[in-house]
Amino acid sequence: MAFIASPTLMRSSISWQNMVVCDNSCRDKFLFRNKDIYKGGRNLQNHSTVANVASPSHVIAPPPPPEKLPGTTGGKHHVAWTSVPQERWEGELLVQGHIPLWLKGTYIRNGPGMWNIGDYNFRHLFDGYATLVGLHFEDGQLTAGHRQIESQAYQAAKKNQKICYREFSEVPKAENFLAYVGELASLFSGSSLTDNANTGVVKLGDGRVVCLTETQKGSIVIDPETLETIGKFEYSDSLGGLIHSAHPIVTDKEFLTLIPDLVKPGYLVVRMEPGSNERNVIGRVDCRGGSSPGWVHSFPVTQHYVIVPEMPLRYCAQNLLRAEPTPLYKFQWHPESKAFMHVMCKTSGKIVASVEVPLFVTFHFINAYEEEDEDGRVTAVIADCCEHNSNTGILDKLRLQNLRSFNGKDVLPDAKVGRFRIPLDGSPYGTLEAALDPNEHGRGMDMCSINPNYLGMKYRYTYACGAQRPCNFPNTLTKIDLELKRAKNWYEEGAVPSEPFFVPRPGATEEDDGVVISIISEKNGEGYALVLDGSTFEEVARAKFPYGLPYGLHGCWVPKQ
Ligand SMILES: CC(=O)/C=C/C=C(C)/C=C/C1=C(C)CCCC1(C)C
Ligand SMILES: CC(/C=C/C=O)=C\C=C\C=O
Ligand SMILES: [Fe+2]
Repeated sequence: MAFIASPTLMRSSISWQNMVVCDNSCRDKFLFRNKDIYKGGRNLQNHSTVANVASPSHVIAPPPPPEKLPGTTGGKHHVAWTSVPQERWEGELLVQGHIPLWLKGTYIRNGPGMWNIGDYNFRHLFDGYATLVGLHFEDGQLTAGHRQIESQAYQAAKKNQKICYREFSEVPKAENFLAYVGELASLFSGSSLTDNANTGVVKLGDGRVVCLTETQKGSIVIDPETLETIGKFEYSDSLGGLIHSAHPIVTDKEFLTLIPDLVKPGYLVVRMEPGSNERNVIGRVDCRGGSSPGWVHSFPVTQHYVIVPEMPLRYCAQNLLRAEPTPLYKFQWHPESKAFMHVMCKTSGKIVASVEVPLFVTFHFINAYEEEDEDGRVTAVIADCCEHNSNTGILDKLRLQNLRSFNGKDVLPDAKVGRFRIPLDGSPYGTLEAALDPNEHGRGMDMCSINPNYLGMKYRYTYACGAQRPCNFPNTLTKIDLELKRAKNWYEEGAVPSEPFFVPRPGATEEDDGVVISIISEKNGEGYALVLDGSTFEEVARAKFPYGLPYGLHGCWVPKQ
């Protein structure tokens, strides 16, 4: 075995003697695949293959590759769309290149990484049970781990070997009509909704780390060191509502989010202080179109305003009740209801602008800022998003069957950096245009990040996933210069990179002085953590995982004090 002597590696060599996970053939295969890169690790509580659960200090071998595991997809699909093979793992990775010494802390990525329960396979990317990946950086070294979030939904599914709560597209089977009536009642009370917090993760100003999704009950506190599930984040106010934006705006000073009102169509804009679990209402926006609010997966803010998007892809009461997924899941496209952008003053809750804008489809706003004239008067708000050319087809493209069946055909719909200009002079209309030629990033655009110190301010750079065509999913990392209207792209054949997450260098004065972290799932079933220089967008380091990880969505940075 090509292990280098180090305390971690000594533990690893013990691990092979204690291995209870797989037969010799897969062990040999694993050793062969990883001997140069992987340093060591702990397989903790393998849910599907380890009979005797390992105690956290007990070191056993990494799991077999996915094709050996029951309930996984037999290794036929790209590892990005293959359920994670075990519940927990942690270990040190061998770093190729140089991780900057200033990078001290933990990058945590959340996402739906387990798409089956027993033999039942989920249908949509967004249905999977939440899988966390942690990358601890210190002194140029990297320790990694992953772990499932122990939501009620996940625990119930494991226990009963079936889906027990309503996920994004999956609905538990009603055994009979009475059960169905009970289902309807429980939908209205929210008890049947999932708490599978599989979308994002944020560090609150008080240090608590919370995983989130679109349901309010899917707010789950985790330990950033161990990725352990600590418990539900209970909102202590009585604002009610069952859903909220999956992407609150979180800074050291506040937590801002939107709560859609499905009964009297509108949105509550709410704020929570660090150290508190109580949200307070800043104000309310009434919808201007349609009989239900538009989907608000995310929203942007400027220094003084909260921007509330009203997208014509609206929540749909009938679709919420359906047992089988509809083409647009819980939503419906209402072009006749038009699209609007509302601007609310953060302190007074007053609406300072509400304009009609061209139809749009977005999951993710990138940033927003206030535009000033020569005299320093604010004349407009600029809000940027990853815009899917007002085509809802992207939701269908994220079905697992589509993601798993890439055959060389270019099927990823075009997307752009959509730039809204919202005038503050009382004009009734705003504009929406591409901020740069979308060909710069291959006409793919999603999963964006910015330098967090530029939140709500005029900014120049965004990092995102773009496209090198043909493809069926964003397959590049792109650094976009919104001033020069140029993009620089990172690409490796067959790789599926996750959201490029920007971490600024402490003390930096340049906006792009920092690193970009992404996790790559490779065509050959393997995977690695990637660190790019934020300025040059060149690779500075990579570190291979013992096995490829599934795709994940959003991350956060927890600096080490
Ligand atoms: C992963 C991601 O980006 C989105 C996840 C969305 C979810 C889990 C949405 C769940 C919902 C329900 C279970 C019922 C109510 C509507 C809605 C919020 C879409
Ligand atoms: C992964 C994704 C869209 C990719 C399209 O190009 C959207 C994810 C949304 C949820 O966080
Ligand atoms: Fe998202």
